[in-house]
Amino acid sequence: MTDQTPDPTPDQAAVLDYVTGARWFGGKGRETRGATVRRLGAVDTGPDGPPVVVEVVEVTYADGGTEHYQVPLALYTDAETRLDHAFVGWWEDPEHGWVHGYDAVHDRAAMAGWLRGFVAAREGGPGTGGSGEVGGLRFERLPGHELDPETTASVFSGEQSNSSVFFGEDAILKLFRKVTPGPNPDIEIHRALTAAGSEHVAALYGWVEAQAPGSDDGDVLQLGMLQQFLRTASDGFELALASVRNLFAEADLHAHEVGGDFAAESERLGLALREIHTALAAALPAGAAPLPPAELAATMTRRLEQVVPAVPQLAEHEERLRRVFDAVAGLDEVPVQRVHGDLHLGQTLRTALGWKVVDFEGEPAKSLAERILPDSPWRDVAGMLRSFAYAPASVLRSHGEDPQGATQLAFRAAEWTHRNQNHFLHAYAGGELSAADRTLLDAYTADKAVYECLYETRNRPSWVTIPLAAVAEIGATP
Ligand SMILES: Nc1ncnc2c1ncn2[C@@H]1O[C@H](COP(=O)(O)OP(=O)(O)O)[C@@H](O)[C@H]1O
Ligand SMILES: O=P(O)(O)O[C@H]1O[C@H](CO)[C@@H](O[C@H]2O[C@H](CO)[C@@H](O)[C@H](O)[C@H]2O)[C@H](O)[C@H]1O
Repeated sequence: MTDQTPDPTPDQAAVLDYVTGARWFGGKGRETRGATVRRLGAVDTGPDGPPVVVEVVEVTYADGGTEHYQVPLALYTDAETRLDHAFVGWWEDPEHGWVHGYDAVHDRAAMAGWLRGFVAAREGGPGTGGSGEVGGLRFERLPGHELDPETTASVFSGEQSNSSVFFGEDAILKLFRKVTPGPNPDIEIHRALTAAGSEHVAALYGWVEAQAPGSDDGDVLQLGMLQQFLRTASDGFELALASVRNLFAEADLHAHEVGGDFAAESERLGLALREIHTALAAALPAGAAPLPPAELAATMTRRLEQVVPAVPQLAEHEERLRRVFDAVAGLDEVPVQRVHGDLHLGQTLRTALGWKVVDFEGEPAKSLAERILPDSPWRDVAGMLRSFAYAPASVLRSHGEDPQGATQLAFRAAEWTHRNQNHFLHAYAGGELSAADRTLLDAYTADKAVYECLYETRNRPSWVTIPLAAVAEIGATP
């Protein structure tokens, strides 16, 4: 095929199957009614690449709601067996009849088109930024970094909420899957922190966007974000797991006595988060009044009430959780600013130059409007505290042990958790917490555990014992 912009009629049922079966599908647990596929644009892959189109799939739910997912497709007349795992469905092409549609993210020849788009989006010589329109997509590029046009694309194999592709060791492109008109917070925050010179994020290089289908008032869908590839990065959650395994291998030693002690890293993470929050408050002034505490308490309670029917094991803990949220209502105002919103160890990367934080999109299940709302920085702190509990709990799982068990291993897991939580928190706060801050932090931690109960039930049901164990302890002791 040579035509770069075919206009095929997609096989809607097959697309719905593909989208709902993907790890990045956010509507798990909701009954779907159907899918409508709309064309956003086409990507120019050059003379040797396949035709590539970018579709947005509107998923309709039985509850009346809709969501939109980005599905870029590489179209081939003949079957490409190397892409069998990424087959989405048949597309009818006016010129070639029925062709095979594959998720383009898995096809390096297709992804080369995005790199071409960014490379071309330059106004002047090396290091300049600019923008370029190709096939209905707009590529925006910030000045500073000169992209390497010779790199090849490879897909990130981790199970994620979006899809990431590396261009050699030069840049990483994250294609957002669930898309909503309006500014994407990951791009907005990376842009602000890059401009502020933050040492704790990967620099933003550019983004790609398109006009939202059916919108004539200029609504834009931000589709992807190009940023610095952190070559020396190790995943924070993996590093924490290694530290826990190291502790478990030394039966007679305490956490502070083993070589793999993580406390110094937890401390650095606390300092990094404090710097990120300070930079965010300055770069993106929230312009919002402090949150009325009663409203915050009500929001947390409402989430609990929504989660209990989906996670019935939570019901026995409901009263205690409500009390933790009610305590917030008695506070004075709650200062807010832009925050990460879904921080955990898996969103931190340890590089040779220190800790970096990724993925500023907020909780994947929330609407865009909710995800960009200013919030208390304690939400991010709470996310990290929960993660310091998750790491040993998941190692216990792999030993076949219950996170709530009373074994020696479970005792040592708790010791690891408390040690790292304390070092992180102390570094973040720079001292003791006031009673009001402690009340808020406890509530955010409980709220995060409730969220995790739902997240695990929908995505990794056998992991739900981890947040349930946490919930069982919250508010249980004075
Ligand atoms: N700039 C980067 N350099 C290297 N690896 C990265 C970079 N950004 C993210 N990653 C890796 O890709 C993974 C997915 O990124 P993330 O932004 O969390 O995507 P998602 O929204 O799909 O969860 C991260 O856990 C990390 O391992
Ligand atoms: O990284 P995402 O934005 O996709 O975040 C979602 O998935 C996370 C799991 O990958 C989930 O995090 C939970 O599990 C982690 C271990 O795998 C643990 O470190 C976190 O503390 C725990 O919350 C996250 O909640 C979810 O939004």
